[in-house]
Amino acid sequence: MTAGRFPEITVKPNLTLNPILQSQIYVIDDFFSPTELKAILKWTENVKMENPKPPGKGEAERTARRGFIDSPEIANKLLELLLPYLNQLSPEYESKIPLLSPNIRIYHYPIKTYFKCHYDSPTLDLNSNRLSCWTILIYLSNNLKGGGTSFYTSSKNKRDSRKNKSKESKKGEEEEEEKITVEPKAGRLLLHWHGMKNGGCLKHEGDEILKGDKWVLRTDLLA
Ligand SMILES: O=C(O)CCC(=O)C(=O)O
Ligand SMILES: [Fe+2]
Repeated sequence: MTAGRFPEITVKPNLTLNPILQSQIYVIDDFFSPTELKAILKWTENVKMENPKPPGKGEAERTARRGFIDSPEIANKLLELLLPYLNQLSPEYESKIPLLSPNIRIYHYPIKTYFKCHYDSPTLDLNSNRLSCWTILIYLSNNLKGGGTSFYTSSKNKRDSRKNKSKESKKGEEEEEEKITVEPKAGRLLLHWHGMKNGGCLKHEGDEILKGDKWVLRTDLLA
C-alpha cells in the first residue's frame, strides 16, 4: 500500500549504541527527535491499520493494531541513520551490503493491549533474497505506562535451546530466568538478535499498556 511522504529525519552525530545484553539487545536513544516523532505519528495516519486477529496455531496472542507498507525508501533512510552503529553489533554484522527490510510495520497498542511471549524468526525478503537477523523497533510515543519490551534471558529461552529442553531438565541444571525490560522511551531504537547463530532469538513479549497509546515502527536488518 502507499502512504504519504515520510517526514525528513536528520542524521544525528554522536548517538551511542548501548548494549543492554551483549550479543542480544542494544538500544540507541534519541534516534528520532521530538519534532520528528510528532511528524512520524502524523504520517502514521496514512497507514491502513488492521485490527488484531485471534492467534493461529503456535502463534502468540497479540491485541495491538498493525499496519504495514512496502517502502525501500523508508528502509534506506533508516539504514543511512543506522549505518554508523552497525559495526559495533555482536554477533558481528558481516554483510558487505547492509540492507533493511522494506516491510515497514507500524504497531498501535491502545491501553490494555499486549503481545504475548514469542520468538522472532529469520524471514526471507523476497526482493533481495536475504534473511532477516536483527529486529528493529523504534518507539514513537510519549506518556506511556507499561508497554515495555521484555526479554527472558536464561539460555533455555533461546529459540534453538528448546530442542534440548528434556536433556537439560534431566540434568537438573535449569538456570534462573532473568527478565530484562526495555522501556519504550519515545525516539529510542531497539535492536535485538533473531538470526541463526548464537542460539537464535530470546523469548520476549510486548508488555501490557497501562496508560496511553504505544506506537512502534518495526523493520529488520537483513543478513
Ligand atoms: O512491541 C513490542 O514491544 C514487541 C514487538 C515484537 O516483539 C515484534 O514485533 O516481534
Ligand atoms: Fe518479537
